[in-house]
Amino acid sequence: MAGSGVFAEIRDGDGVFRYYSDGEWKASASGKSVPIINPTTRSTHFKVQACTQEEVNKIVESAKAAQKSWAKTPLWKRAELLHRAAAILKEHKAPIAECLVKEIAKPAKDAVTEVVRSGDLISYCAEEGVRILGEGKFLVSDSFPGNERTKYCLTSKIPLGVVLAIPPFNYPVNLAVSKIAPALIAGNSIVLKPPTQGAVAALHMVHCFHLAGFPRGLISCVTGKGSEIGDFLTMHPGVSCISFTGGDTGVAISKKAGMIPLQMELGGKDACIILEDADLDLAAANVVKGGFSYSGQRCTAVKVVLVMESVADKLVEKVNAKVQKLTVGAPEDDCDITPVVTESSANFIEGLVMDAKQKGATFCQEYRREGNLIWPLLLDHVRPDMRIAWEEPFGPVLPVIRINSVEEGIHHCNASNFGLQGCVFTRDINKAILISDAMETGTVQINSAPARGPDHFPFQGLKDSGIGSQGITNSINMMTKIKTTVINLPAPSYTMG
Ligand SMILES: NC(=O)C1=CN([C@@H]2O[C@H](COP(=O)(O)OP(=O)(O)OC[C@H]3O[C@@H](n4cnc5c(N)ncnc54)[C@H](OP(=O)(O)O)[C@@H]3O)[C@@H](O)[C@H]2O)C=CC1
Ligand SMILES: O=C(O)[C@H](O)COP(=O)(O)O
Repeated sequence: MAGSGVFAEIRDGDGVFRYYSDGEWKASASGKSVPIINPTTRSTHFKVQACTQEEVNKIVESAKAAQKSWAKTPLWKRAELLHRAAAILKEHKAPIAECLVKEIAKPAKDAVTEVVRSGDLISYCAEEGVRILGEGKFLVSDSFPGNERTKYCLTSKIPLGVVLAIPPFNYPVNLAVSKIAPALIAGNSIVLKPPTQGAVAALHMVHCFHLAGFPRGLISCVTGKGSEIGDFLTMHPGVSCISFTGGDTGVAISKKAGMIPLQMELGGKDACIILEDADLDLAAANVVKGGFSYSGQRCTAVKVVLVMESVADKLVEKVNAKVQKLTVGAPEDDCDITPVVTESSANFIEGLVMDAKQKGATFCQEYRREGNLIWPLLLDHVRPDMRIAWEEPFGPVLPVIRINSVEEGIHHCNASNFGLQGCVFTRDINKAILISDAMETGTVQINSAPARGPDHFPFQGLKDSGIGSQGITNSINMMTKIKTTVINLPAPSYTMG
């Protein structure tokens, strides 16, 4: 059960979850807590500490100190500790998954999958880090015009310092470890600010790192509302890098942060382009999986279907048949569609739906909502003057726009201010490649729905969808800088054959 057994020490006597600083679980001097509302019951399920700015200062100070000795810890030892944390995390998947069910209404099986996937991510990262950080470069000077071979240049990758990790509510464990593990293997320390919805799952995950025996201060976890402590954290002079995943907040952070590396994975409006020659059963299955898994609350969810008019009726019919089979209800019952994360989120989704209704979209199902629970809805005949054609609902409602040419589909996709992923369904690989090249998105999937995983694939957004690239290898590289040492020889020296 959450907060019990090996996790008992992360909770105080009043049942409020502690924050993690300098290797210890602590109550905030603020005496205040932040409630975590269960999206299903809409009542407070957990509470976390509302940390103060002074507590943030202390955490950053100890993170700076711990990083100095961690950078001198052999790579293989860093990897060993990460492997240990991964094993502990997987061993305790049940209570952590339970938190995901209660805090973010993630369906029970998906919640377990998120924890297991996170353990695998940590282990892969440890292995990848040992390989790529164990290699540097050796250059000689005479390849550049005008030089003799009098200089040997050695390059290696060194840590940045303190990495601030801010994940979103929808993958509070996986998108936290996707920042923590690369930062640590590369010799950085970590300050984690988990999303409020999902904070308790994240605290349990952090405790697995604690149990693995990482040095004091190297990893800390500060809780509180992003709107209250977020700016203080992201503008903190002790922070050397920010890895953020979330919505528009990321755009604001990138404008306020200092001259430090930023990794930003933001929103998306992933388009699914379906051509006349597509396998419509495959396309329909992916539209449903891509559009409705975790009730559409994935940055990589299919968020607009752009289907050729000539096959649109057939496609819509196939999608509707599958939508009808989706189960709707509580995450504990492992339903496909569960309540969306907050009431304000449900209200926002409803606003998009009502706008589309007023402007004449065809509702393939009746619109139905109870509390935060919204039944899956396909909206056909959506036109570009409707908000849902452009905005990201982050919920189980999916617009279909009928197109008369491939160019029209590409144009709609590229007119978006987002550019995360997209997908195209066709049996013609040549057309697929041309369309993929023309789509202004970080990734295009051919004949499958958009997805971030597997977690070692590069993952990036163009335009307002982000800065930099994620994926295990790219994150490790992003969380390092290059250090060069040049050996100057008194006379040219050439290696003889
Ligand atoms: N491209 C990608 O990889 C992904 C993108 N997303 C996007 O994220 C959004 C949904 O996630 P959501 O969690 O609601 O996103 P938010 O941007 O609202 O929040 C993300 C994180 O930022 C924190 N935060 C809030 N305000 C600040 C601030 N001023 N300074 C620093 N941190 C702050 C939040 O904390 P708190 O919860 O306490 O407010 C949370 O931890 C969608 O737009 C979605 O597309 C989601 C997942 C993946
Ligand atoms: O937050 C998200 O939506 C994730 O980055 C998506 O991950 P997935 O595509 O692997 O579900």
